Amino acid sequence: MGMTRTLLECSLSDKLCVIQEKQYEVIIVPTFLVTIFLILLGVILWLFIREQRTQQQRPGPRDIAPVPPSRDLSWEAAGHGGNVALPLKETSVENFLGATPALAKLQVPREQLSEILEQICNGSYGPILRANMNTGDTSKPKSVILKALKEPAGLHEVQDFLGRIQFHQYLGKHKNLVQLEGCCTEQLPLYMVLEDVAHGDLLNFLWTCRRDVMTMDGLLYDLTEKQVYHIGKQVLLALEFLQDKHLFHGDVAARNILIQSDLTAKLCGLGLAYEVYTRGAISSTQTIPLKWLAPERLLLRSAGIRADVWSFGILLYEMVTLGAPPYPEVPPASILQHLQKRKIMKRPSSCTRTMYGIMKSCWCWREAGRPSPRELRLRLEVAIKTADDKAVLQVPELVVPELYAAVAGIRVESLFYNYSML
Ligand SMILES: Nc1ncnc2c1ncn2[C@@H]1O[C@H](COP(=O)(O)OP(=O)(O)OP(=O)(O)O)[C@@H](O)[C@H]1O
Repeated sequence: MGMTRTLLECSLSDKLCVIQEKQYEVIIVPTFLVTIFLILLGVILWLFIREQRTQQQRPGPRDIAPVPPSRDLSWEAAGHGGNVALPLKETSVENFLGATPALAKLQVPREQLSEILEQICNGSYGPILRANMNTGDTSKPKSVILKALKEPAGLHEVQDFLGRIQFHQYLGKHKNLVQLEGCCTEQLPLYMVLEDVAHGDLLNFLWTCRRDVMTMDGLLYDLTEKQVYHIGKQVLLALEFLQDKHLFHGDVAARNILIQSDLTAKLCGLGLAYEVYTRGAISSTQTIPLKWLAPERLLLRSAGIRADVWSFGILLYEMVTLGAPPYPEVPPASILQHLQKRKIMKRPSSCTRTMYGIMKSCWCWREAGRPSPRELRLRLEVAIKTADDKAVLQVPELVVPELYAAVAGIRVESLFYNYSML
């Protein structure tokens, strides 16, 4: 022990002297340890803050849904594709448009978009239009879909719109997702150019199957159990693709599936998947019809791909009933209370027990109790082998879209229907 002793004020005649002992270790060692501890703490804190910052700035996807759906981060804080988040005040829309080199390769010269053929509907960002695009061969213009950004648009809306185009680019190609063809974003008006899935959405297809229509433009308006599985399987492939990218769709429903004449199904309405991509969660449920949502979404808890699996069960119900609104006897606003009583939809008369078994597995209250998209697809692949390919599904009652919208809890304007015009 390093101890020093000091004799304090003693004379030779003193019998008793005060000796001061200095134990340096008692002072130095703890001080040293505390200093080391503080330095280590500082380093750990610094590393933690640095990691947080890099996570916020990373442009790619993050693990889904760690935050509740109501959490709302600012667009800039979320990184949002990395290179398009500019401070609002420092730039005008025009300057900003010139500063998005990430989209340069996707630009379609405006003069190639020869004529607007029709407005399909009003999408979440603005009008959705069908147009002809010149491909070089003037005798064969190609029909495309233009999603336009409504004007006037603020910088935030422009940023968001460009971010969505980049998101499509990031997703890349998948047979069962609507394909991005390009964009026109170097000046206003802004367009996202998508492949045209000409037969429109599955809900309209299902409604038309109720009618006496046989075929239209090569599409046969008859649906068998086997075809229900066939369409379902394609939707699940699209969900698996999103899941591989740590995303989920958020609004799986017949109205968000487009159909080609060979019954190829393509998932559209990727607006919420984009929110998951940028924010890690869906920020609100206000515009999403409640009857398709899993309990955790209705309870505003964090959600993931298994919430899509719940909605997939509702989609099977939609297909097998040829587009009936889910839970017809339950008002949309009461759906949560209904589910909290552990009530699910009864088996529709047109639905086999096998298919109802699959639906019920999707409607397990606990997320972990539901199958993954892949497990579900494998079940569908087994079921398809013995499914009926002859009996055509039939529902005699025709749909009144306004009534449907009220029962389903959907804004009627958001339903694109050419159904009533047939
Ligand atoms: N590529 C397409 N081909 C044919 N019709 C399409 C296409 N894309 C969209 N539509 C039509 O427009 C409707 C709305 O599309 P979609 O849900 O993708 O747009 P949105 O309202 O902008 O949604 P989101 O913000 O979720 O992307 C579809 O139901 C469909 O009728």
